[in-house]
Amino acid sequence: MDCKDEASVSSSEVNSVLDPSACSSVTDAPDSDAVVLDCVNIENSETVSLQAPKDSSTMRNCERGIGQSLHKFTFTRIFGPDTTQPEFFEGTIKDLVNSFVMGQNGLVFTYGVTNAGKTFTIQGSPKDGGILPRALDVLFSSIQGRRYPRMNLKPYLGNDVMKLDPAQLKQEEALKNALFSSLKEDGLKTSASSSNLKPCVSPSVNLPVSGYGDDQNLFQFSTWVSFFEIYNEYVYDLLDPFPSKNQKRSVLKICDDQSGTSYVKDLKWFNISSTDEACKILQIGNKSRSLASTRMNHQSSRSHSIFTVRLLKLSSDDDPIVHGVSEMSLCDLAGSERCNKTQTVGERLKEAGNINTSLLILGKCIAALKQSQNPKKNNYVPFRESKLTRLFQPFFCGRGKACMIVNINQCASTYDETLHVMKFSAVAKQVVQTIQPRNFDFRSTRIVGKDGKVITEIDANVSIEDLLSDDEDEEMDFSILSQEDLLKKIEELKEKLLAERQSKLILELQIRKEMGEAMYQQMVDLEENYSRRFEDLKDACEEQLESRLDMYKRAIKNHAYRQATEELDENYVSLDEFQAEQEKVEERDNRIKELEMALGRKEYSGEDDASKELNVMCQTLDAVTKRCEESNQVIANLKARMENLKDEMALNKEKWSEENKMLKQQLNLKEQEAKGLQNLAERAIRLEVSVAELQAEVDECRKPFPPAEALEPKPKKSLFSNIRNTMTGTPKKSKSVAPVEDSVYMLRKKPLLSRK
Ligand SMILES: Nc1ncnc2c1ncn2[C@@H]1O[C@H](COP(=O)(O)OP(=O)(O)OP(=O)(O)O)[C@@H](O)[C@H]1O
Repeated sequence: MDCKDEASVSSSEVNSVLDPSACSSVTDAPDSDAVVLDCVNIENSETVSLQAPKDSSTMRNCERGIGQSLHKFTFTRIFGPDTTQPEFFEGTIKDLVNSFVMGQNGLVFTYGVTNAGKTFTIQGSPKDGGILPRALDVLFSSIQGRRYPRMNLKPYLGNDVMKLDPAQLKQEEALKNALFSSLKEDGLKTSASSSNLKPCVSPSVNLPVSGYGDDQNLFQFSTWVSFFEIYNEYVYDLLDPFPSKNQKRSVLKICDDQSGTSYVKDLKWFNISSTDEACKILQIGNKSRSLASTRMNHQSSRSHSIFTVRLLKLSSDDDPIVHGVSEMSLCDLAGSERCNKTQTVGERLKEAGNINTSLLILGKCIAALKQSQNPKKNNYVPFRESKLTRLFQPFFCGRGKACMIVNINQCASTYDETLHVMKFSAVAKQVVQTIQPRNFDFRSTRIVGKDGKVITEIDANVSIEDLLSDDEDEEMDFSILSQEDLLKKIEELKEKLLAERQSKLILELQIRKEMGEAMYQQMVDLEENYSRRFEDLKDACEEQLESRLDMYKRAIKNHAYRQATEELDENYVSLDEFQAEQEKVEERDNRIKELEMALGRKEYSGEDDASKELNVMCQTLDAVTKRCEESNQVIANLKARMENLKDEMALNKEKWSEENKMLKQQLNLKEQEAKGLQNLAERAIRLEVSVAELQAEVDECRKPFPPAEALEPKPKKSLFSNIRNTMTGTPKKSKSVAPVEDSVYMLRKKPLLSRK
């Protein structure tokens, strides 16, 4: 622990100290199958790393991709397994003890899995005391010579002091004697008396040197201790005489005083004058503590035990007045454990459940305190959900310093719990209280008399009436009120209860409605979301299936096609080939028949002749086979040639058909041309005829009229008439004369026709 100098730090904080002491040095631990592995590595005085062992659930989660296998944590200070008790005390709570002596409140609690060494850290062994006997040693060394010798001023309620009358004083002394005599009866030895402790108080911390200014000699101190446990969420006084078999231990209540400070009502306080006496009381209390043998620890603390020291600061008069009360509590928390791992059943299971619940609430409070440092967040801290946190509340809310000691062991078998503890403490370390811790002046201490009525009150503003009007003090100690006040209070409370119930009912209804609506909305959203996802998934599947189906179809088609072509290639034989082959086979059969017949004829001749004949036959057969092969070869060649020829033919056929087409076209053209020419020729003939007629007419006109016979003209044979004769076979006389205009037109057209 690094108990920081609070003068220089404007806030108190939960100091965390790591003490991985237990497992490596445990020799009598019942968990004999625990394996010490190198899963805890102290990197330096503030950092420790945890490597998840193979079989831990952290490692299994890590392999599934959840979380990490290596975790690092920082603490105010880390102590290794070789640390001695004095070193640990010096390095941790010594400063807190000094502050306590000077009037500040302090809380130290040890946290860790079962069997991690929490009790050992606080109490130590008979020969080597833990932090508690050492703290008391520092206290008594500090107030040496200024101890108030009487015990008539006794702690009362949360912060007050009761002045005992002589009868009460006698009773007090008797109680103390009875307590110590019970120790003698049991023959118990003190576990860690001051005589066993090595000196741990340096002269510098003695009270007169610091803290009380120049008037320190004017004060004297009275020291009181109490020891109680919280077992299954019940508070028991460990200094109560242990009841006989049939009797039950009386359960104590936790109440709040007028300042809202929780305290254990009817808790027994014993005045002590030395560390030795304190250690005896510790021993007596331990006897009543709920211990049990578990699989992990044969003396496992099944409860949270709290040893408290109250220091009354008194004036140095004979009839002193109280200047203040400071309190230091050392809490040994029950070990957190996993029930299935520790094979806890029955009563142990119930205890474990309660232990884990209260530790869980402690964790929740610490987490909420951390959150409340952020002003935007809800700062509700569930202190009232467990007895333990109710009692810790003042220390977390500025009534003093809190120091957490985290004990771990290096057993791989408890790795997961150890990791949980480390995570918890990592959160606790971040808690910084903004309320300044106060010393003796924090709240005025009142001295009350036998009946609980105030005798001296330093702060006159606070009275019982104020107490009654304080709505928040619902769990105040009503036993200090008069009967009349009590009745009044009961009536008030009844009314308050009724109103509260009504408002809670309305609130509950409202919350239920809101929750219902929110859940309905959530379900609708979920349904929508799922149906959308379902549709998407369906579409995607369908697409995938279709594409796969297509692929398979194509593959099957290709395969079938390939197979068919292969088969066709293998088995195809043309008709010609087939016929040729058949002829050959027939030929061969005939030949064989002939040979057989020849063989039959030769059978009568001698053996030599037969073998000769056989040889000849064999040769013939060989020759035939050879010929067959050759003919096969020829056939194959022919087949190939035929194929080539077929291809060529197909090509030629195509070519020919093209040419044929072109020729036909040309023929058509020529025919058209011939037709045109024929038309022309016909027209030319007609023209020539008409020219001839005209010529004849002209000639006729030039001559004097001869006798009719003499004037008869001889028919002229021209080129046109020859053509006409050849083409038509008969000369034709045109009777009509074409107009000149028309003939010109035709002549003009001729070149066009000839061009065509
Ligand atoms: N540093 C240490 N050196 C030697 N022995 C130790 C050390 N720490 C613990 N032990 C021994 O280990 C055993 C278990 O320790 P302890 O009872 O203190 O554990 P615990 O954390 O209080 O367990 P639980 O939560 O179950 O009560 C005890 O026998 C104790 O003496």
